[in-house]
Amino acid sequence: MSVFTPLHESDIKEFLIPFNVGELIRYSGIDGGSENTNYFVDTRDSEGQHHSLVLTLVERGPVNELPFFIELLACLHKSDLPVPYSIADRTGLALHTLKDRPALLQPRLSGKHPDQPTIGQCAALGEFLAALHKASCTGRLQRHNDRGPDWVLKSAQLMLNKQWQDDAVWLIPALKQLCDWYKTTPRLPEAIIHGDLFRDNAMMTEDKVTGVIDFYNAATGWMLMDLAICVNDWCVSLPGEDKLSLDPQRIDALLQAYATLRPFTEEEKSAWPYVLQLAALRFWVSRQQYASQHQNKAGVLIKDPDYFRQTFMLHAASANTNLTPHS
Ligand SMILES: Nc1ncnc2c1ncn2[C@@H]1O[C@H](COP(=O)(O)OP(=O)(O)OP(=O)(O)O)[C@@H](O)[C@H]1O
Ligand SMILES: N[C@@H](CCO)C(=O)O
Repeated sequence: MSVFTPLHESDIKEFLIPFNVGELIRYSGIDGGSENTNYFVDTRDSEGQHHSLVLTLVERGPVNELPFFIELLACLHKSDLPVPYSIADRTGLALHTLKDRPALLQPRLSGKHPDQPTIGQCAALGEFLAALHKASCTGRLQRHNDRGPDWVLKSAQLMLNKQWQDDAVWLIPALKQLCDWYKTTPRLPEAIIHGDLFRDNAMMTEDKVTGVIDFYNAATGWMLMDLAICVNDWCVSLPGEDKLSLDPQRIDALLQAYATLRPFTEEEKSAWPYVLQLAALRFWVSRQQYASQHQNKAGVLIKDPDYFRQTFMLHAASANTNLTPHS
């Protein structure tokens, strides 16, 4: 479900008045997505130009921090990255209100979510991530990462004491090993990271990234964490393969393409096996929390926590993985 606040034609027409996008031609609610209300909106201006747009009502999430996200996306757009920047109205205002909710108008990005990513698509993702991390805006914008390693390790410990007791035998030593590594205070280079770049937040046309959406987890963090999050979703076994496994070819393509633009430091190379674990644990925790909070609620898409339990177990078991990033 992704229309939490239904809109009528007259609501959208009125909303569009201050913008330079012309008249409404058609609109439709977007299926998929679980946080916000999204509508595709098509308009035509007085010169006959067609505009394909997305209207978002922000329903939950870090509403008070919208100015940060608007500024970040404006800056990434200036760096030529295909992101849903907020279109400003004739007075320069990007953040509007509709039905008592913050409302944003963005360009509709082309392409499809890559369900079964190819090696070429993983390489394109690597290039996109490097460009994102190197974009000049990430030097001046900062945001605290409330899903960073401290939160992950603390929350995992709480989960272990409650819902994850059945996993205690292997989980206790695995968490201890990870905590011991984290106590060495690894100094990994930081930037503004996306933090949630799963396949359903990317759009591609063949081997080209044509859009990356949903920046609401973007924050200051280890750049390596973005790579690990992507590896855990983009470079694993495809549907039909019953056992979870990593695909070294897709991982290699992603990491090599990234490192061509931003070579890894020596500390990043040795941290990689642990960051892969942290990235898996981060989503095991957040999916488990979401599943517990939304148990038996109709219309809520619960993503499977067990996928990340298995991913974490796989990484913990091969902590001396040879999937070291290339320089
Ligand atoms: N700017 C855009 N261009 C094209 N399609 C978009 C755009 N924004 C959103 N979409 C489509 O709408 C769907 C839902 O959007 P989104 O993922 O942002 O929903 P959400 O409810 O805010 O977040 P989520 O469920 O991922 O937490 C996306 O999967 C995508 O297909
Ligand atoms: N991408 C996340 C959900 C949104 O943060 C997940 O798959 O668990």
